[in-house]
Formats: sequence, C-alpha cells, structure tokens
Amino acid sequence: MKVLAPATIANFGPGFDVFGLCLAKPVDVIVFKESDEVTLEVEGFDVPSDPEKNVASISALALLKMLNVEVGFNMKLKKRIRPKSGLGSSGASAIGGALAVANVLGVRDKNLIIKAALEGEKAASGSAHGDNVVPALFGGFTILKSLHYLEVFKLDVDFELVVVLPEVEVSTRKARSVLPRDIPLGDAVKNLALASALISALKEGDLETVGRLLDDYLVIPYRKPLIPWFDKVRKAALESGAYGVSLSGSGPAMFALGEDLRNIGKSMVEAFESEGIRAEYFITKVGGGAKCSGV
Ligand SMILES: Nc1ncnc2c1ncn2[C@@H]1O[C@H](COP(=O)(O)OP(=O)(O)OP(=O)(O)O)[C@@H](O)[C@H]1O
Ligand SMILES: N[C@@H](CCO)C(=O)O
Repeated sequence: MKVLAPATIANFGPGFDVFGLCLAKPVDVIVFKESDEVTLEVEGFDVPSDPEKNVASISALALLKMLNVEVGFNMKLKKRIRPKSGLGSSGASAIGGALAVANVLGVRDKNLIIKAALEGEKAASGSAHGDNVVPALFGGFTILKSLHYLEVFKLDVDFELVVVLPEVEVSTRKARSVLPRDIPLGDAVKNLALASALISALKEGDLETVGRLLDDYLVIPYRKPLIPWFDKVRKAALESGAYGVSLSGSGPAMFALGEDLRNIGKSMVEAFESEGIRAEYFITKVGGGAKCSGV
C-alpha cells in the first residue's frame, strides 16, 4: 500500500507549537508491505536508510510496539520534502510511517497514530512537538489544543500561498535550543491577541486580515541569529503586495499570502539572492492531509 504524507507549515505566525497548515505539495511517498523482516529503501533527499534511524520506520516500529504486534515490513521512502527545510519534512515521514502500519492493521485511532509519529519527531529533533504531524494527518488548518491527550480543532480552509525555500538549513533541534524558558508577559499577551484574531479572520475567510496578523513575539525574535535574512525577505514580500509573511515552522522556508503570488515569490527570491543565498519559490494551496491507497 502507499501513503502520501504532506509538507506542513507549523506555527503559522503567532501560533508556536499550536497552529499548523497542511500543504497540497510537496509530499513524501511511502510504499509499504508486510514482510518477514524490517527493511527500508530510500530515494530522493538524503536521509538515513537504517530503519533504526529513519523517522518513517521509527514511527512505524513505534506503532507496532504500542499495538504489541510482531511483524516485519518492507518500506520504500521516496523522500521529496527537503530535510531541515521548515516544511515539516520529518513530521511528514513520521506520519507516513505510522499511517502505513495503521492502515495495514486497520487501526483508526488518531491518538495512537500521532503518539507513534511523535516517536519519530523526537528522534529527529529531540522534541515531541505536534504542529507538523497533526496538520499532516488531519489536513486543513489545525489548532493543537493538547497533545498527550490529543485534542485538535480543525478549520477547513481553502486558499493558495507562496512558499520560498532558500538553500540553507535550520535544524529544528538548534532552533528550539535558542528559545528562552520564560518570556515577558506583554509578549505573551500580544501573541494571544494575534492568534485569537487570526483564527477569527481565518474562519471569515478574510485572508488580508490573516496576513496582517502574521506576526510573532514568542520565538522569531530569539531565532533571528539563525535567520539573519528574515527581515529583508519579509520587507521585500510586503513591498511586492503580500498581505503578510512569516517563517514556516522553525525555518528556513518562509511563506506569504497575497494576490499576485508569483510576483511576491520572485521578490522574496531576489531578496535572498541579494544576501548571497540561492532560493526557489513555489505556489501551493491548503492540503487535505495524508492519503492512503491500496492495502
Ligand atoms: N524520513 C526523514 N525525513 C526527514 N528527516 C529525517 C528522516 N529520517 C531521519 N531524519 C533526520 O531527522 C533530522 C530532521 O531534522 P529537523 O527536524 O531539523 O528537520 P525537518 O523535520 O526535516 O525540518 P523541518 O520540520 O524544519 O522541515 C535530520 O537530521 C534528518 O537527517
Ligand atoms: N513549532 C516547532 C515547529 C518545527 O517545525 C518549532 O517552531 O520549533
């Protein structure tokens, strides 16, 4: 059977570790079948081919262990989401691996699938943050109310956006290590205001207002040393007509909302190039979540 596991934008402005948007592309593809032993083949972007080290197989093995099922499998991973991109690359593989096992065993419990996928995320970045695996599984725009007792609020939204991917890497582990333990109360209140208003605008389908609310005081200011080009690229996007811009997850990818997404994407790529960084842009839309075919 085959699983298509989508890229995602975590945080989505003010929603650190809570908001997530599923994208229609790119996707990781996992071809999976039961077998006598556990084998893994990888093609595409360079990720470990050792089943004990690849997030997809780690999550698959974690679900088998949770279900107390002793079975082998052959997994082929077509790695199409660039690792350390900010597009939820490890989160997609984690959901793909867990969902492949769940599908073969007829498991529908999303709590279990997410728990297994978090084992993969923890192996990748040292932290079990759910705002990539949850939108990758549920699709749409997700608000992660709680993780360990899974409670998700999903908004079925439909819009296009532009994503810009520079040829640099930002590891999630590093990006989380620079965050403070405590933040000023005023900043917490500002983010609460932005996040609440953003959800209201999203439910109204008011993308211009959503764009205006894509700000963050909790993490982006502390991550600036890892993304020194952020302000310049954001300014270029706004000057080319973007409603709003932010970092995708912990970066380096960025995304923008607006009318002329091609022009916005080109302006952002030019801004990266003025910093000596090659970049590419692509236009995509909100995705419907991971898909399984064939059993
Ligand atoms: N299937 C996989 N997909 C992606 N990363 C993997 C996979 N298996 C193992 N890894 C490793 O996990 C680490 C992923 O690091 P990190 O979490 O920073 O990236 P990411 O999830 O790809 O990033 P992002 O969420 O920013 O897209 C890398 O060292 C990568 O080699
Ligand atoms: N919420 C996570 C997303 C990582 O992709 C972070 O910002 O660290």
